[in-house]
Amino acid sequence: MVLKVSEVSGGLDRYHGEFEGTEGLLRASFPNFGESLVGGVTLRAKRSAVGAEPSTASCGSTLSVSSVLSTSPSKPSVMSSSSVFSKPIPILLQKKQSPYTEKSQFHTWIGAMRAQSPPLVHSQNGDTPDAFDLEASVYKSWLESHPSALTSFERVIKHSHKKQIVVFLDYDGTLSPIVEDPERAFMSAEMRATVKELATCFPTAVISGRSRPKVFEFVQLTELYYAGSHGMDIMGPAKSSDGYRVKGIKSRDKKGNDIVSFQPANEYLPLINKVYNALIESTKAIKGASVEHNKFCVTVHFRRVKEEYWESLAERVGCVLKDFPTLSLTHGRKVLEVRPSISWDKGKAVDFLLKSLGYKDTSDVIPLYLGDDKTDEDAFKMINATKHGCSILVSSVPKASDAMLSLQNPSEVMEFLCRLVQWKKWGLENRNNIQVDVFNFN
Ligand SMILES: O=P(O)(O)OC[C@H]1O[C@H](O[C@H]2O[C@H](CO)[C@@H](O)[C@H](O)[C@H]2O)[C@H](O)[C@@H](O)[C@@H]1O
Repeated sequence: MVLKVSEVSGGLDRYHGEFEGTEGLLRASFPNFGESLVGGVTLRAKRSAVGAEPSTASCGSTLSVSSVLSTSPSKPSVMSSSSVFSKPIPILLQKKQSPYTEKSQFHTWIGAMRAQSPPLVHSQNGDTPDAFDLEASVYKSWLESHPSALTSFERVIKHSHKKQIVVFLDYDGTLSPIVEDPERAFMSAEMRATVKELATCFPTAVISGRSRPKVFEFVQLTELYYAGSHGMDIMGPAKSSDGYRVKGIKSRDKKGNDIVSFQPANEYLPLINKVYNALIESTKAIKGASVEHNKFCVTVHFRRVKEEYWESLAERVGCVLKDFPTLSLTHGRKVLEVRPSISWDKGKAVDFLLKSLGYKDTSDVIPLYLGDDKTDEDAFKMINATKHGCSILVSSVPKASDAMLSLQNPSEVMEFLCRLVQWKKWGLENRNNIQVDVFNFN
């Protein structure tokens, strides 16, 4: 089966490409794509409709064949997985109608959630070795645009001479492995010890979708700065000595340090409590569904729900949201998240923390951000906009991402953080005035 795509519009970036494949697994490659693209798209024909992982870094939508119309503009027809096209055809996404009520919207959410947590293909799961090889080769080509931060360590520290490295860490999927039960997403003692040591070398912050107290309960390190609720609940240092006035409420921590707390969505608290209760009520009939109160946002978990009920669960979330026009919906790894419609995200939280640390001029600082999920993309963009920062996606499968580099899983994250600590300690003893970019740690 061959499907050549000459143009995609309607929410997706425009691109050219060619889908090819057999019944089990289809593959798309986009030779004309730039560096930031994943270098391959995997389509799975085994699902009810053929789903595609988003193929471009900036594309938030999922190209799902069931929700795509193939048009000659005058003669639209719905494409099916058995369609065969041998010459380029323009395709157009179905027009979105009222959000939160349209079936296609639920498919989009579900497709986007799947794309955030694509399954690994293992030959022992019944897939053919060919499928396994194909997956491996797609990952290999993806690595070309998101090289491993371990093998590119030199690139990370290249510009750090006389500059301050600041480390930002996401929690779930970055410091702790993804697990079925969100209450049991513990980080290992080794990871905790590594992060503790890291914080003695560099200012270190955890930026999580969880509520701040919850993420602190997991991490248990007082030496870090924390931003919970996707950055909407920040507790950081207040170093206004350089003249920059940090927003937020100033106070002192137990050690007598000046701290600042900032909660840009404070007035939404009553509404968030209300939507939490409504979501609990409306989703309780769906086996495996759970709702997590993350203080300034609410997470609906799909991970323990059978896929055949995902649409129904998404519909219920959509129904609840109709009554809350000032809240909006985002998606992550098998979760839908309801949050205030304010212009604040993990990227803005990173910027806030850098400023409150006294780095209003980003040329003095090398911010590193490690994260695995959709909401980390805002932080990646922010980091990329700084001159020498480094954005690192944690993923063992190809994903559309703005991150510059990648690490496969929390174990590699730990290895990378250890490497940073070693490099810092080695440097303190030996570096003196030697130019740092001559060292290669690989
Ligand atoms: O920003 P993060 O720290 O990555 O938080 C994002 C969400 O993480 C958690 O959910 C994810 O991890 C769970 C435990 O491994 C997993 O069961 C779930 O499927 C993942 O999406 C957390 O429970 C959410 O509240 C956070 O928003």
